[in-house]
Amino acid sequence: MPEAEARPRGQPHLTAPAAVPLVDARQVTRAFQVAGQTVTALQGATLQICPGDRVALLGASGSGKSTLLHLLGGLDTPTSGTVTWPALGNGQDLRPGKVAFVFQAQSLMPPLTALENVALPLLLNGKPPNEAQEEAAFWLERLELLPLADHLPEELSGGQAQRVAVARALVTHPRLILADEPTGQLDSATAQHLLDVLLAALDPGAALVMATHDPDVARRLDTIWRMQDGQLVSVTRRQEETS
Ligand SMILES: Nc1ncnc2c1ncn2[C@@H]1O[C@H](COP(=O)(O)OP(=O)(O)OP(=O)(O)O)[C@@H](O)[C@H]1O
Repeated sequence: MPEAEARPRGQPHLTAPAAVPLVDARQVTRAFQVAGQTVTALQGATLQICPGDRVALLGASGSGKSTLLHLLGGLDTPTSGTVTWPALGNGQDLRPGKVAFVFQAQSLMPPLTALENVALPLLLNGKPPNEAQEEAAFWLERLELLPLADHLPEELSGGQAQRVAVARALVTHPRLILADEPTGQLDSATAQHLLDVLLAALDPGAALVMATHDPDVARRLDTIWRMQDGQLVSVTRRQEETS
Protein backbone atom coordinates (compact mmCIF):
# COMPACT_ATOMS: atom_id res chain seq x y z
CA MET A 1 0.00 0.00 0.00
CA PRO A 2 1.35 3.48 -0.76
CA GLU A 3 0.70 4.64 2.81
CA ALA A 4 2.72 1.78 4.25
CA GLU A 5 5.56 2.24 1.77
CA ALA A 6 5.78 5.91 2.67
CA ARG A 7 6.63 4.99 6.28
CA PRO A 8 10.18 4.37 7.55
CA ARG A 9 11.03 0.71 6.95
CA GLY A 10 12.90 0.11 10.22
CA GLN A 11 16.56 0.11 11.15
CA PRO A 12 19.21 -2.58 11.24
CA HIS A 13 19.36 -4.68 14.42
CA LEU A 14 21.01 -3.18 17.53
CA THR A 15 19.84 0.33 16.73
CA ALA A 16 16.50 1.71 17.84
CA PRO A 17 13.96 0.51 15.30
CA ALA A 18 11.82 3.14 13.60
CA ALA A 19 8.29 3.02 14.92
CA VAL A 20 6.20 1.59 12.13
CA PRO A 21 2.69 2.78 12.95
CA LEU A 22 0.06 0.28 13.94
CA VAL A 23 -2.52 2.55 12.34
CA ASP A 24 -2.06 5.29 9.77
CA ALA A 25 -5.21 7.33 9.10
CA ARG A 26 -5.17 10.06 6.49
CA GLN A 27 -7.87 12.59 5.84
CA VAL A 28 -10.50 10.19 7.06
CA THR A 29 -14.10 11.26 6.69
CA ARG A 30 -17.22 9.24 7.56
CA ALA A 31 -20.64 10.49 6.61
CA PHE A 32 -23.99 8.82 7.25
CA GLN A 33 -27.25 9.34 5.43
CA VAL A 34 -30.02 9.87 7.95
CA ALA A 35 -33.56 10.55 6.68
CA GLY A 36 -32.24 12.06 3.47
CA GLN A 37 -29.70 14.24 5.29
CA THR A 38 -25.94 13.78 5.38
CA VAL A 39 -24.48 13.60 8.89
CA THR A 40 -20.71 13.99 8.83
CA ALA A 41 -19.65 12.12 11.95
CA LEU A 42 -15.93 12.49 11.24
CA GLN A 43 -14.17 14.93 8.99
CA GLY A 44 -10.61 14.86 7.67
CA ALA A 45 -8.92 13.08 10.57
CA THR A 46 -5.21 12.40 10.09
CA LEU A 47 -3.36 10.52 12.80
CA GLN A 48 -1.06 7.65 13.57
CA ILE A 49 -1.02 5.13 16.40
CA CYS A 50 2.40 3.72 17.26
CA PRO A 51 3.45 0.81 19.49
CA GLY A 52 3.29 1.79 23.16
CA ASP A 53 0.92 4.73 22.65
CA ARG A 54 -1.58 5.33 25.48
CA VAL A 55 -4.21 7.68 24.13
CA ALA A 56 -7.26 9.26 25.75
CA LEU A 57 -9.89 10.27 23.20
CA LEU A 58 -11.94 13.16 24.57
CA GLY A 59 -14.92 15.02 23.19
CA ALA A 60 -18.54 15.82 23.87
CA SER A 61 -21.25 13.30 23.17
CA GLY A 62 -21.76 13.07 19.40
CA SER A 63 -18.34 14.52 18.56
CA GLY A 64 -17.36 11.39 16.62
CA LYS A 65 -15.31 9.32 19.07
CA SER A 66 -17.04 5.98 18.45
CA THR A 67 -17.03 6.58 14.71
CA LEU A 68 -13.27 7.16 14.81
CA LEU A 69 -12.62 4.06 16.95
CA HIS A 70 -14.66 1.87 14.60
CA LEU A 71 -12.67 3.13 11.60
CA LEU A 72 -9.32 2.69 13.37
CA GLY A 73 -10.21 -0.90 14.18
CA GLY A 74 -11.48 -1.76 10.73
CA LEU A 75 -15.08 -2.25 11.90
CA ASP A 76 -16.17 0.46 9.48
CA THR A 77 -14.79 1.96 6.28
CA PRO A 78 -14.29 5.66 5.56
CA THR A 79 -16.44 7.56 3.10
CA SER A 80 -13.19 9.16 1.96
CA GLY A 81 -9.57 9.05 3.06
CA THR A 82 -7.61 5.96 4.04
CA VAL A 83 -6.96 3.86 7.11
CA THR A 84 -4.08 1.40 6.89
CA TRP A 85 -2.36 -0.83 9.45
CA PRO A 86 1.32 -0.81 8.40
CA ALA A 87 2.61 -2.85 11.35
CA LEU A 88 -0.33 -5.22 11.52
CA GLY A 89 -0.54 -6.55 7.99
CA ASN A 90 -3.26 -4.87 6.03
CA GLY A 91 -6.27 -6.69 4.75
CA GLN A 92 -7.90 -9.95 5.75
CA ASP A 93 -5.60 -10.86 8.63
CA LEU A 94 -6.07 -7.60 10.56
CA ARG A 95 -8.35 -9.36 13.05
CA PRO A 96 -8.95 -11.40 15.07
CA GLY A 97 -6.12 -11.29 17.52
CA LYS A 98 -4.27 -8.13 16.57
CA VAL A 99 -6.93 -5.55 17.33
CA ALA A 100 -9.36 -5.85 20.25
CA PHE A 101 -12.31 -3.74 21.31
CA VAL A 102 -13.74 -3.01 24.74
CA PHE A 103 -17.18 -1.43 24.57
CA GLN A 104 -18.99 0.70 27.10
CA ALA A 105 -22.14 -1.33 27.35
CA GLN A 106 -22.44 -4.89 28.57
CA SER A 107 -20.92 -6.89 25.73
CA LEU A 108 -20.39 -10.32 27.28
CA MET A 109 -22.27 -13.33 25.93
CA PRO A 110 -25.07 -13.87 28.49
CA PRO A 111 -25.21 -17.70 28.43
CA LEU A 112 -21.44 -18.10 28.85
CA THR A 113 -19.53 -17.96 32.14
CA ALA A 114 -16.78 -15.38 32.68
CA LEU A 115 -14.18 -18.03 31.83
CA GLU A 116 -16.03 -19.09 28.66
CA ASN A 117 -16.41 -15.47 27.56
CA VAL A 118 -12.68 -14.88 27.88
CA ALA A 119 -11.82 -18.17 26.16
CA LEU A 120 -14.12 -17.44 23.22
CA PRO A 121 -11.72 -15.37 21.04
CA LEU A 122 -9.11 -18.13 21.38
CA LEU A 123 -11.60 -20.83 20.38
CA LEU A 124 -12.62 -18.70 17.40
CA ASN A 125 -8.92 -18.48 16.48
CA GLY A 126 -8.80 -22.29 16.44
CA LYS A 127 -7.09 -22.95 19.77
CA PRO A 128 -7.93 -26.32 21.40
CA PRO A 129 -10.51 -25.91 24.21
CA ASN A 130 -8.23 -27.00 27.07
CA GLU A 131 -5.51 -24.52 26.06
CA ALA A 132 -8.09 -21.76 25.54
CA GLN A 133 -9.50 -22.35 29.03
CA GLU A 134 -6.03 -22.37 30.59
CA GLU A 135 -5.13 -19.05 28.99
CA ALA A 136 -8.51 -17.56 29.87
CA ALA A 137 -7.95 -18.57 33.51
CA PHE A 138 -4.52 -16.91 33.43
CA TRP A 139 -6.07 -13.61 32.30
CA LEU A 140 -8.92 -13.82 34.78
CA GLU A 141 -6.35 -14.24 37.53
CA ARG A 142 -4.35 -11.30 36.17
CA LEU A 143 -7.45 -9.13 36.39
CA GLU A 144 -8.28 -10.44 39.87
CA LEU A 145 -11.34 -12.31 38.66
CA LEU A 146 -10.46 -15.97 39.02
CA PRO A 147 -12.95 -16.55 41.89
CA LEU A 148 -15.69 -15.39 39.51
CA ALA A 149 -14.68 -17.68 36.64
CA ASP A 150 -17.89 -19.71 36.80
CA HIS A 151 -20.21 -16.74 37.13
CA LEU A 152 -22.59 -15.74 34.37
CA PRO A 153 -22.49 -12.08 33.23
CA GLU A 154 -25.78 -11.40 35.05
CA GLU A 155 -24.09 -12.45 38.29
CA LEU A 156 -21.30 -9.87 37.93
CA SER A 157 -21.23 -6.22 38.98
CA GLY A 158 -20.71 -3.62 36.26
CA GLY A 159 -17.04 -3.23 37.19
CA GLN A 160 -16.47 -6.99 37.28
CA ALA A 161 -18.17 -7.42 33.90
CA GLN A 162 -15.97 -4.70 32.41
CA ARG A 163 -12.86 -6.40 33.78
CA VAL A 164 -14.01 -9.65 32.14
CA ALA A 165 -14.43 -7.69 28.89
CA VAL A 166 -10.87 -6.38 29.32
CA ALA A 167 -9.59 -9.92 29.94
CA ARG A 168 -11.39 -11.04 26.78
CA ALA A 169 -9.68 -8.21 24.88
CA LEU A 170 -6.22 -9.05 26.25
CA VAL A 171 -6.36 -12.83 25.88
CA THR A 172 -5.21 -12.77 22.25
CA HIS A 173 -2.27 -10.44 23.04
CA PRO A 174 -3.59 -7.72 20.70
CA ARG A 175 -1.21 -5.06 19.40
CA LEU A 176 -3.98 -2.46 19.56
CA ILE A 177 -6.83 -2.07 22.05
CA LEU A 178 -9.64 0.31 21.21
CA ALA A 179 -11.83 1.00 24.22
CA ASP A 180 -15.05 2.98 23.86
CA GLU A 181 -15.82 4.55 27.24
CA PRO A 182 -15.21 1.30 29.12
CA THR A 183 -15.51 3.14 32.43
CA GLY A 184 -18.56 5.17 31.42
CA GLN A 185 -20.96 3.35 33.73
CA LEU A 186 -18.59 2.87 36.65
CA ASP A 187 -18.06 4.96 39.76
CA SER A 188 -14.71 6.71 39.87
CA ALA A 189 -12.97 4.25 42.22
CA THR A 190 -14.10 1.29 40.09
CA ALA A 191 -13.06 3.14 36.93
CA GLN A 192 -9.58 3.77 38.34
CA HIS A 193 -9.27 0.12 39.35
CA LEU A 194 -10.24 -1.01 35.84
CA LEU A 195 -7.60 1.29 34.41
CA ASP A 196 -5.01 0.07 36.94
CA VAL A 197 -5.45 -3.55 35.93
CA LEU A 198 -5.64 -2.75 32.22
CA LEU A 199 -2.46 -0.65 32.21
CA ALA A 200 -0.62 -3.23 34.33
CA ALA A 201 -1.64 -6.11 32.08
CA LEU A 202 -1.06 -4.36 28.76
CA ASP A 203 1.96 -5.45 26.77
CA PRO A 204 4.36 -2.44 26.72
CA GLY A 205 4.51 -2.60 22.93
CA ALA A 206 0.74 -2.64 22.54
CA ALA A 207 -1.19 0.57 21.98
CA LEU A 208 -4.33 1.68 23.77
CA VAL A 209 -6.84 4.25 22.59
CA MET A 210 -9.60 4.92 25.10
CA ALA A 211 -12.57 7.18 24.55
CA THR A 212 -13.58 8.70 27.86
CA HIS A 213 -15.47 11.57 29.43
CA ASP A 214 -13.58 11.12 32.70
CA PRO A 215 -10.68 13.57 33.22
CA ASP A 216 -9.25 11.34 35.95
CA VAL A 217 -9.01 8.48 33.44
CA ALA A 218 -7.55 10.75 30.74
CA ARG A 219 -4.90 12.01 33.16
CA ARG A 220 -3.47 8.50 33.44
CA LEU A 221 -2.72 8.27 29.70
CA ASP A 222 0.16 9.85 27.76
CA THR A 223 -1.58 11.49 24.84
CA ILE A 224 -4.86 13.35 24.57
CA TRP A 225 -6.81 13.52 21.33
CA ARG A 226 -9.63 16.06 21.48
CA MET A 227 -12.60 15.85 19.16
CA GLN A 228 -15.14 18.52 18.44
CA ASP A 229 -18.01 18.33 15.95
CA GLY A 230 -16.43 15.47 14.02
CA GLN A 231 -12.97 16.99 13.86
CA LEU A 232 -9.80 15.98 15.64
CA VAL A 233 -8.95 19.45 16.94
CA SER A 234 -5.85 18.73 18.99
CA VAL A 235 -3.28 16.10 19.86
CA THR A 236 -1.40 16.75 23.10
CA ARG A 237 1.31 14.68 24.68
CA ARG A 238 1.35 14.87 28.47
CA GLN A 239 4.91 16.28 28.61
CA GLU A 240 3.80 19.15 26.33
CA GLU A 241 0.81 19.83 28.54
CA THR A 242 2.85 20.04 31.73
CA SER A 243 5.92 21.80 30.29
N1 LIG B 1 -24.61 4.49 12.17
C1 LIG B 1 -24.90 5.78 12.21
N2 LIG B 1 -25.92 6.27 11.46
C2 LIG B 1 -26.22 7.58 11.48
N3 LIG B 1 -25.59 8.51 12.22
C3 LIG B 1 -24.58 8.08 12.99
C4 LIG B 1 -24.19 6.71 13.02
N4 LIG B 1 -23.14 6.59 13.87
C5 LIG B 1 -22.90 7.82 14.36
N5 LIG B 1 -23.76 8.71 13.82
C6 LIG B 1 -23.79 10.15 14.10
O1 LIG B 1 -22.47 10.63 14.04
C7 LIG B 1 -22.21 11.58 15.07
C8 LIG B 1 -21.05 11.09 15.90
O2 LIG B 1 -21.46 9.94 16.64
P1 LIG B 1 -20.46 9.12 17.55
O3 LIG B 1 -21.26 7.97 18.10
O4 LIG B 1 -19.24 8.80 16.80
O5 LIG B 1 -20.14 10.17 18.71
P2 LIG B 1 -19.46 9.94 20.14
O6 LIG B 1 -18.50 11.07 20.33
O7 LIG B 1 -18.92 8.57 20.24
O8 LIG B 1 -20.69 10.11 21.12
P3 LIG B 1 -20.92 9.48 22.60
O9 LIG B 1 -19.90 10.12 23.52
O10 LIG B 1 -22.31 9.91 22.93
O11 LIG B 1 -20.79 7.99 22.50
C9 LIG B 1 -23.51 11.74 15.82
O12 LIG B 1 -24.20 12.86 15.29
C10 LIG B 1 -24.25 10.46 15.52
O13 LIG B 1 -25.64 10.63 15.59
